[in-house]
Amino acid sequence: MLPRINFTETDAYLSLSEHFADIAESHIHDLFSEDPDRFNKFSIHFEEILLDYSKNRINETTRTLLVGLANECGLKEAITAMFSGEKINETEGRQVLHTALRNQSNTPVMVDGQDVMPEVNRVLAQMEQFSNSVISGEWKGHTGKQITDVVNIGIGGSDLGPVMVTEALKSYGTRLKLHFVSNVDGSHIAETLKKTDPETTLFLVASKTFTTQETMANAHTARNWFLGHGAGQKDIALHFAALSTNEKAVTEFGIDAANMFGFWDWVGGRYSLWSAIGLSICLAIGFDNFKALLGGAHAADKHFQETSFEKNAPVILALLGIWYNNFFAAESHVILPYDQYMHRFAAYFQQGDMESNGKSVDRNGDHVTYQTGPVIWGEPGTNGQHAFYQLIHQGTKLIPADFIAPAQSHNPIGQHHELLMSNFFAQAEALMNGKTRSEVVDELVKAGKSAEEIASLAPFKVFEGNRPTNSILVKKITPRTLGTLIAFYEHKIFVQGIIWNIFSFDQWGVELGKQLANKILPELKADGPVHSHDNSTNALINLYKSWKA
Ligand SMILES: O=P(O)(O)OC[C@H]1O[C@@](O)(CO)[C@@H](O)[C@@H]1O
Repeated sequence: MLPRINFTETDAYLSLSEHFADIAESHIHDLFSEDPDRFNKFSIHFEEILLDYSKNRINETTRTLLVGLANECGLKEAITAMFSGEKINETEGRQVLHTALRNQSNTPVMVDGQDVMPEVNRVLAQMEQFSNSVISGEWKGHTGKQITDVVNIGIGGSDLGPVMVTEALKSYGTRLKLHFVSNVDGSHIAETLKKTDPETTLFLVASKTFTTQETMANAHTARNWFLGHGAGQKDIALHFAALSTNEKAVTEFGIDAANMFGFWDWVGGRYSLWSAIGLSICLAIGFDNFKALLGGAHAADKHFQETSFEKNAPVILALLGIWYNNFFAAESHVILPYDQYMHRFAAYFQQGDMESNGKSVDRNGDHVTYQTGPVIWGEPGTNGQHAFYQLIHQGTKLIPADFIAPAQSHNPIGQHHELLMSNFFAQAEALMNGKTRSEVVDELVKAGKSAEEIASLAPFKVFEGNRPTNSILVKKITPRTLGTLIAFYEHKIFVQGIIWNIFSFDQWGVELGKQLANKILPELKADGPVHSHDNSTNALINLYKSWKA
């Protein structure tokens, strides 16, 4: 069982609160002036990834106290509990073992007295054999043609991870064209089916539960489309596969059990890209690259388990997040990958982080008295600079930022990468240093502005700076480095949940909306006006019914 500790009642929290009063007045720029070795003290080098967290509003005392907080909250025991298969997902009575999916050391992982690694490896072998067969063209459709297109039908954790990884690793692409359908909005599947040929398309129905409304609606539409183009029921086996834990529902849908790639309840949906849900990744980049992705994550797992907290990348990222969330009252955290291929990285961690730590009841069942999970958002650089950086630089909100960039581009065209990287370095520097009023005045004087113009303009051109950032420099975004990066963020989320004394691996909050939608659905189909809701919902539904085609 996970510890039940209210972190605001720990000695470390008290010390941090007192320390906050001192450090909050410090400017990061001055912290650098005071210590020329600051970068070395506040950076972590792991394989081909550097985490530079020196541009944060911390000093060595801050770090010591934050690590002390982690220790007082039982983080070490919690890490051991997770990796050893304790049922730390207590409200669902499940283990949390997405780490077993990438356990390339093959050390036994016991679930209910049984080592799960043989099963994990069996499914991996099935994924390898299947993806090799489809990619090589050996696997043929019902008219004897090779598969050219793969459509992954899934949502949330059955979509976001595969999308993010296949986009981030597009440079490793196979000959197959990948499509992802997630939204129940008919436009999503309609636009995809326009682009695909039923004779050469393979559908992956990705759903842990195989009950999710959106996914089942899209899967049925795909099946009807397929059968409506000259294929028979028997041909489904050549064009549909299922990625799920629910074999009964899969076979009821009409997918052959031989075409099912299973996984287990101890894999959370938002942590499932490493499982059979990653079959679309195997088809997109090849099994060997999928294996390298797993290897990167496994290396991160070992780092997380074996490294002292002050040198532990996920732990440091987590503690910095708590420092801003719970002491500086920052409400969001922005992830800024300076890599267009990584354009879905922040979106992936919107689910990963907010569905894990968007909780307000602690592990005792009591309402928390402090802030928990932040809002996660972000866009690739440099595009964000032309959208929301005004607010990050000069707004009233403190928004801690993670800047991520590869030293090597997969597309070294002209000076594009140098232009991208110059912005990557400059933005973090600007957020830290800002621009003082005297610097602004000097610039305006040099620009020939009058004293009056300077007096009126200067206030708007001052940058406070002191805005914290982490810089994550990756030698190159490869399957291995991406795997490590994703796992670092997963473990960051875990650490924060442990310290906030919440359960990070259930998601009861997604149920109410679904329940109400299931009640409304028949009302939309029935004749006549509805009266069963509040007068806003009644009015909206009735206007919809009067307007709908
Ligand atoms: O994989 P499935 O069972 O279809 O669930 C899809 C998604 O739905 C949820 O919102 C849970 O209902 C996410 O947690 C999950 O990733």
